[in-house]
Amino acid sequence: MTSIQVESPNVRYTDDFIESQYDYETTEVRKENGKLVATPKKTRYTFRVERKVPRVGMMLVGWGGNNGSTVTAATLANKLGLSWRTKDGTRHANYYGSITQASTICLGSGPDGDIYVPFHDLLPMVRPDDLVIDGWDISSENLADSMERAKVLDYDLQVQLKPHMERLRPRPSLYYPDFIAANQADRADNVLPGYDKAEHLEKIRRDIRDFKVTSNLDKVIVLWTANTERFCDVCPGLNDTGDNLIKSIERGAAEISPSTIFAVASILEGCCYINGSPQNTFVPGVIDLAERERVYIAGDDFKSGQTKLKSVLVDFLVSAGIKPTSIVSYNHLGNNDGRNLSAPLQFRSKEISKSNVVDDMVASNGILYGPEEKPDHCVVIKYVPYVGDSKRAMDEYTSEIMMGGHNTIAIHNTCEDSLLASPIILDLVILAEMCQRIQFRVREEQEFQNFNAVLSILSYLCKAPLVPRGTPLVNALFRQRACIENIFRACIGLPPQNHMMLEHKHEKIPERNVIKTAQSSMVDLKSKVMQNNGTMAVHVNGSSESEGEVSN
Ligand SMILES: NC(=O)c1ccc[n+]([C@@H]2O[C@H](COP(=O)([O-])OP(=O)(O)OC[C@H]3O[C@@H](n4cnc5c(N)ncnc54)[C@H](O)[C@@H]3O)[C@@H](O)[C@H]2O)c1
Ligand SMILES: O=P([O-])([O-])O[C@@H]1[C@@H](O)[C@H](O)[C@@H](O)[C@H](O)[C@@H]1O
Repeated sequence: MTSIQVESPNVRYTDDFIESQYDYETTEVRKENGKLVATPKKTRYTFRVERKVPRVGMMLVGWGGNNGSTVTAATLANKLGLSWRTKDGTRHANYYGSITQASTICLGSGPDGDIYVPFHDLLPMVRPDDLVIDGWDISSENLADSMERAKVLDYDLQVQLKPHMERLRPRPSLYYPDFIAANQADRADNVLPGYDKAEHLEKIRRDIRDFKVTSNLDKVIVLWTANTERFCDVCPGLNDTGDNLIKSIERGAAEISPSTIFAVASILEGCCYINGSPQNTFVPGVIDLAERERVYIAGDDFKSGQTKLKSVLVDFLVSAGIKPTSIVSYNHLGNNDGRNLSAPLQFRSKEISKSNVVDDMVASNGILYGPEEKPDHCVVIKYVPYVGDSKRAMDEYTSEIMMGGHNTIAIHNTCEDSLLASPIILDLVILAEMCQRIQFRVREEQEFQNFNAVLSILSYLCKAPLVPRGTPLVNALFRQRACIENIFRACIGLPPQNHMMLEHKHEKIPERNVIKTAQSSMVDLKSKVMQNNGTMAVHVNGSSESEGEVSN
């Protein structure tokens, strides 16, 4: 754990809060007489972060699935510090694939060069090992049997985890067959009786309250990692407002899906709700309810593999002035997710969320693309039982390059799908909970406010990010990551990373900016961190006029 102390007149630490005065600098552009007028703007924000890390419960809908059982197994294995034998040698539990647990950020730089710290040390975040996990599934299998059914984790690890997992059992859930593939019926032996949707809503609410009390939790976050549902109709009077949605549930309207009922139950219990699947859970009525109750919602559809790569590749090509003209994304997999997606309506939900990811990047370059012009974009998903959770993704990107040339990039990407999704589930919950402890006020406002109920800061983790009405939708992966990092940096009074490195571009580079060779500086740095037991003080002169002098 690297303890970071920011020394600045703009940052104040109390026992309960970190408070920072932050100048948010933007550029306002207006069109005037056929030209663009750009005006730099500076807006003073005051951020306040609660320092106490609460005891958090994570309730998974679809707990017995590949993702649900795998993320539970992974947190247990890390908590217990497990290692296991494989044919390739001994493996140790880790959280690779999680930006909060396995990525770093550049805190700043000094005589020894850039200093990188773990992402989770930027603000006081929940540790995944400390999450208390519960959930629901229409399948009654305990979590050890679910882990075995998933065929994701090595057998020697499963043997060690079995005694801990077999006592975990999913709560009975809602099963409305019309919303998921008919091939899921054979696992639906753990369902709430009848079709009284109002009673189902109340039962889910009771489950949440029960979990919170029996596990002595400060808060619960609910996350959907159950099967992909078909899209539901959005109709005036049905689900267009919070009140109409509640009334529709009370009268048992057929078009209200299980995922929407879970979302309503979570919101009414004051719990953040996250949608890891592509269906349109967040009908306008859910958003209206979340805004009214000031409860966070986030989604849709974990951005884990093929689409995550697409949101990097297309960003690279378009920002390099290269014109993608054809993108074909094929994949096959053999897990139960793939089985559910083999049904047309469920595939359609996934096809939509996988297809829209390029729109903002294409729209950003009017040199390459005309007003309505887009690359051909085809998404194919096939179910091949033999390969199980080991998803095979094959992509072909064809682009136009200079003077009539073409560039074709072909990619083959194989992975255990659930081992890509599990760290994303943890990041979604950890970052959503962190956002619940951040408030801010703008300029002279007296009252602190929350983020908007639609937590768009989590876009990095979603294929089809949900954003507040009328706000920009960003899919480019590194812009999304920088958004999280720079907002968290602002919370401790640090400027955003701008990568200018001007201090190293002077005609005469000042001696203090000369960085020792990488080799020696890394050795020094490690020894320095060891000497300080992992503690580094960061001294930042707060006034923007004074020269930024950083010393560790
Ligand atoms: N890499 C990934 O694995 C990845 C990436 C993005 C999105 N997703 C989405 O995450 C979801 C889960 O993926 P998975 O591989 O774990 O699938 P899975 O089929 O293994 O697990 C889904 C679980 O949900 C249960 N379920 C279905 N309807 C339910 C209901 N109404 N209430 C409670 N439980 C219910 C099923 O019994 C099953 O155990 C899918 O929607 C998938 O599209 C997965
Ligand atoms: O995240 P990603 O790799 O682009 O998309 C994946 C799909 O390719 C896969 O078929 C599906 O089963 C997963 O749920 C996931 O949505």
